[in-house]
Amino acid sequence: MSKDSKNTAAGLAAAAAIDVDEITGHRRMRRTRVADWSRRLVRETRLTVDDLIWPLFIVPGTNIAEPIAAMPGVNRMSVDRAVEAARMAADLGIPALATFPNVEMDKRDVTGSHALDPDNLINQATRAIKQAVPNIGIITDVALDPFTSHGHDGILRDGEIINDETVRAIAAAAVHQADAGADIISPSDMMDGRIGAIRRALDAAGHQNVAIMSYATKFASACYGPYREAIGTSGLLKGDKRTYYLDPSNAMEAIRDAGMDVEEGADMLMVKPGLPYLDICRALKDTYGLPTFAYQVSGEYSMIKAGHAAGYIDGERIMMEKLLAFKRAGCDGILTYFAPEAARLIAKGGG
Ligand SMILES: NCc1[nH]cc(CCC(=O)O)c1CC(=O)O
Repeated sequence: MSKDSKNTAAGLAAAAAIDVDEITGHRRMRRTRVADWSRRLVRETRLTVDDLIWPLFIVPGTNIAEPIAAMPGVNRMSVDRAVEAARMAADLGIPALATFPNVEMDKRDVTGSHALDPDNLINQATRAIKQAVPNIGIITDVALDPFTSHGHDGILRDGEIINDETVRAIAAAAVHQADAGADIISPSDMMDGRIGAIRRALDAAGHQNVAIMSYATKFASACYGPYREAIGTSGLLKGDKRTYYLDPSNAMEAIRDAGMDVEEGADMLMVKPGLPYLDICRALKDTYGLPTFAYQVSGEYSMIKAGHAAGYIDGERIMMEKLLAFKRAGCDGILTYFAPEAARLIAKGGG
């Protein structure tokens, strides 16, 4: 018998004689997993309809619901159709909507001045939805990118995004959005000082009860592509947003950046994109204890849809698993294009 086979024989004898209780000390993790009832009993995290925020894309016109090629199942809707969608969302129990406009190209300019029009598309949508469906929360994005001719979130001069001028424009746009009835203002531009500026402007306008959900940590990500198609900025954008969005490499910087937003008066924090940044979700929740949200962005949505359509994955189960992961990572809710689909599944007892 060679030495190797002698060792093998000893290993096999040891394997046959193993006393697992001696290893685990009679502790068995599987005891609570034995049945559905016991798994339910020890479940730590649950996804409920209260966790869902539904982003809507608004276009000018009436009776329009046009598919977005890069986001199967998602439509751009005219205000009247968005009102119907809001009613459906409220009936499903979804607490809030987040609105994003796709405005006509001739309304876009270098400074994004149409963002400051009290009657622009986003403000029209807010008024109409508030009037028809008063009990659903409305979260408005105040970045300039839907209104700029270059697709950047700020005022662009000599190839540079001008921080302070952008902050003043965003604060003014936020006042108009609150006047129109927005409940939560959500700046997604990552300029420095914008939270404090928006808070001051809102308070001066008598909007003390309008909250701010900061896109506190928004990363320069490749996951936003389908969204840019949805709001019509993909063909406009030159260069990238790395001079103002966070570097995906930096977690400590993200925590410091969110800290400034907390000091400046943010009521809620958001992490964007979602799943690749669960570490940031957990860090912000543990560090600041504020209501914390994740934005499962367009690219994350479309990847699941595409994988499902190709037959590679079970899209529905993956949707629920990923939404649950945000809760486990400490999030209080998720902005997700899946909101109605997930709400229906939860209502049926699925998930
Ligand atoms: N203010 C920009 C903005 N607002 C919402 C998204 C992305 C949302 C998504 O991908 O679902 C972005 C990112 C961008 O275009 O750079």
